[in-house]
Amino acid sequence: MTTLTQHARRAVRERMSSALLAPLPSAIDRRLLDRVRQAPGTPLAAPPPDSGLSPVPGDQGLPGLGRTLEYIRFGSAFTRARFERYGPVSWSGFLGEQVVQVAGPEATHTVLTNADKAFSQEGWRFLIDNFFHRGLMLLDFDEHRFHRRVMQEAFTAERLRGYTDETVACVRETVPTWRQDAPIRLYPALKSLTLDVATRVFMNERPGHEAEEVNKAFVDCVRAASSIVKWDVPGTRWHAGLRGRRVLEQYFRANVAAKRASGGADLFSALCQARTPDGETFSDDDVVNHMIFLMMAAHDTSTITSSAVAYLLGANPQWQERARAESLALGDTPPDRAALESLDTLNRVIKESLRLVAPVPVVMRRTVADTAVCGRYIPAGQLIMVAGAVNHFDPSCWSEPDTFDPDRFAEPRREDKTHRDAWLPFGGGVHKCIGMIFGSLEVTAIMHEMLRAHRWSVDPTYRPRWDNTSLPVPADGLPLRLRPLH
Ligand code: HEM
Repeated sequence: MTTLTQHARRAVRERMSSALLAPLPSAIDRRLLDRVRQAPGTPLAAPPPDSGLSPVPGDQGLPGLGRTLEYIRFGSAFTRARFERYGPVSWSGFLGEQVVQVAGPEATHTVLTNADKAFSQEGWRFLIDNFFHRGLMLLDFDEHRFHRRVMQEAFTAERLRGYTDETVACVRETVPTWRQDAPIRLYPALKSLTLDVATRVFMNERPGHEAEEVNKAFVDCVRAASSIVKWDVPGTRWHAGLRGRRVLEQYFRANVAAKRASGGADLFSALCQARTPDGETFSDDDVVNHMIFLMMAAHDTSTITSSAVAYLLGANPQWQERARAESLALGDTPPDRAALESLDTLNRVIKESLRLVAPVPVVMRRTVADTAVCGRYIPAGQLIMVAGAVNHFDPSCWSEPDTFDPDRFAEPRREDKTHRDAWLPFGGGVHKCIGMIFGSLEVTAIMHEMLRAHRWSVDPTYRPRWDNTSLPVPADGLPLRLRPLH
């Protein structure tokens, strides 16, 4: 019965998502985006007299919903269209509020460096605090600095070596077993793999009843965080997410004492043992909150990146062969961090993929004081969306920005160095991703094993459609046909 209900709910959800993302002739999509480019602009808030500042231009879109549906359908194509229409700072209706979009290298730099401390993480708390309460990304200013300093102790070179070895072992057990006799949906396969990696590397758990319970609770939290219906009513995603959060809290709290005593090499133990040179440590509550957030931060982002890299290698077989040659040349020894980082072609492909399909295309803030960006006045209390992925297509930084061209990251071209904020997949400023190195190593390890075990291609006419309801995921699960190497 439960399974039937679950199937029915999933079908409704998938149908809603399919309705919003239904493939339409490209001329219609172009026309929908042109409507964004041609919207009549109105000012957001009047700047103080004599300030020399201009108001933020923009438009509401639909009453209430604003431009939420266009964002879900078009993602970065939508934020780029806003940038073309209004420039680096603009506003629109979004999830029942007005949001100011900040895009382009200069404007994103102002917000991310946050010199006047006007931008807080309240923009994230507004969206996900119920499920990821007091995760590092949701903390602000002095408190954030303290927690970041302690957490850094769980990401030292020595710690990363242990996480990488475990990741490689887990990936090597799974990737070669993917079937080659029928098409597979790669995205769910990768999601299950990165969840296994997180369970093993972060908690040193092996598959079993408890690991399954934790994984389910965690998936419920992630789903709930992108739920449009925010009512705690049985049967809703929100309700399941709140239950999931309680299960995760109980699990981590029940294990924290044993982890403190264990001296283990997993991330959970590392957070328990973390101590700065000044003797600062995490409380049990801190460890619980950070673990729940870290699982989310690490899991979805790596899955999306691996999916996008697999698609791009499938669509560009010459690059797949080039990357494979380097992977095969490494031999059968499980690669360590240095070996993974020596795979030049694959690493460039991953960087190019992070540019074209940024897994975190926007980061959220809220102003805590009146401020200005690029001469536009923004009042206190304003929700802000920093659309870093727009920078990834800025023609002043990148040649032919819509073309897949991994060598743009090679010397002497290094187009990513044309501006400090040209390439922002991991964000910038004090909240820049703390898992950047581990996340990159995990994706490299997955793709390395895929290249060693399988050859794949995608139909030349196939274009993945990305569902931007939360982070961008392939709406059709990314169907692929894996074949043997020989
Ligand atoms: C390809 C993989 C990843 C991408 C693209 C990515 C992207 C990002 C971005 C854009 C931010 C900045 C958020 C902001 O400014 O508000 C961020 C923050 C963060 N990420 Fe990642 N991430 C990835 C993997 C990981 C992994 C593997 C971990 C943990 C093991 C992780 C942990 C975090 C944490 C804790 C923060 C908050 C940092 C802070 O506020 O100081 N991420 N990530």
